[in-house]
Amino acid sequence: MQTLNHYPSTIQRGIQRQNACRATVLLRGKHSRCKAATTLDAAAATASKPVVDVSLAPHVMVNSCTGRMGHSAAEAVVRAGLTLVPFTLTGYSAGVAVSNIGVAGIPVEVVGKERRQDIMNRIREQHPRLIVVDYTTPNCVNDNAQFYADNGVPFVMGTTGGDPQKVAAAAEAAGVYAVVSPQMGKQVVAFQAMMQLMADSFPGVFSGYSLSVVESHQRNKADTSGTAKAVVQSFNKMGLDFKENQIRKIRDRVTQLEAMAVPEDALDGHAFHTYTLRSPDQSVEFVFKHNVTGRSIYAEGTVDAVLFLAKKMQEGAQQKVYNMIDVLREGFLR
Ligand SMILES: NC(=O)C1=CN([C@@H]2O[C@H](COP(=O)(O)OP(=O)(O)OC[C@H]3O[C@@H](n4cnc5c(N)ncnc54)[C@H](OP(=O)(O)O)[C@@H]3O)[C@@H](O)[C@H]2O)C=CC1
Ligand SMILES: O=C(O)C1=N[C@H](C(=O)O)C[C@H](O)C1
Repeated sequence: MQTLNHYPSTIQRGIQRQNACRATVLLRGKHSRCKAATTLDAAAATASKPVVDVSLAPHVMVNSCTGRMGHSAAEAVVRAGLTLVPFTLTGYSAGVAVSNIGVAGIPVEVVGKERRQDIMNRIREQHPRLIVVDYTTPNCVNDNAQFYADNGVPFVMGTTGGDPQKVAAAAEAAGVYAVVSPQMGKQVVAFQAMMQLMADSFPGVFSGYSLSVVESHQRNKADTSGTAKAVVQSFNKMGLDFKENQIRKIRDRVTQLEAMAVPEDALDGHAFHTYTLRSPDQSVEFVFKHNVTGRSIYAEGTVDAVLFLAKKMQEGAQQKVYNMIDVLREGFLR
């Protein structure tokens, strides 16, 4: 019999999580089922904001539940009382990956690329109100976006890296509804929007200033922070001349603990960003900072994005592709 060590590390994490999830379900017993069934109604009743018709609630496929962010987002989907489609894509081929992973006690079948079209055909038949959420890797983000677009499936793209313009263009060309955003944490998105507003209102206001951008993330984050890249675009409109490759990327544990003050238990999941602006004579300094530990802020924002898309689909909105600032502006904040 194969031991856990024979599986790739992300699959091992998934199996471990599956066991943890089972334990949670056993502990919660009846209450967890009640909560799942009623959360959406409760959200609709308490919120004074637009909420989708519950009878038309979307069914959500999350790719990939084997990853850290995908798993967290899938759990948030279940917590919100939405239907989680019991399939998830993986970068591995059949025979290497385990066949199932658990999300909040729901068995989710892991699907390699060779089967993805067959499974997608089945899912579309069984879940006509399908919305896909993607948290995968920079090297497959464009291929995945094209796959969803080719299948006419609306999607929320949280994956960073790759070419985000092409992601949006794929959805646009296929006429598929999509939210594309490197940042799903609503409060961080509000900060991002504030920087955009400042740039639009006061272009060139920081001319002559210098900028330093430092971002720290868990060791195996492959790309430079997509959020930092987006914020840098606003600073450049404010008069700076800062290149993406000047963003300082911290991935080593010692610097994270000692220089960035990342809590030890957040080394595997954190996003610390600091933007420092200094006047030419060094007499003025601005520091903007957003430090996040864990992933719940993004997972909950993802559900907001899903509900927002569902609403746009119900309305038959003309605009197809959105970002998280659009979601915030329409008040989709549960
Ligand atoms: N927008 C936002 O707010 C946020 C965005 N992110 C972004 O989300 C992405 C994922 O981050 P994170 O979860 O930490 O990374 P992980 O490495 O934990 O997960 C990535 C997952 O992608 C899967 N994967 C790889 N290739 C494919 C493929 N071809 N098809 C389907 N799945 C595939 C891998 O599964 P397997 O190993 O089985 O192949 C892996 O489990 C990153 O780009 C990150 O920047 C993260 C947090 C917030
Ligand atoms: O990989 C992450 O963790 C994160 N990725 C996003 C990014 O690249 O900006 C958002 C957040 O920083 C967490």
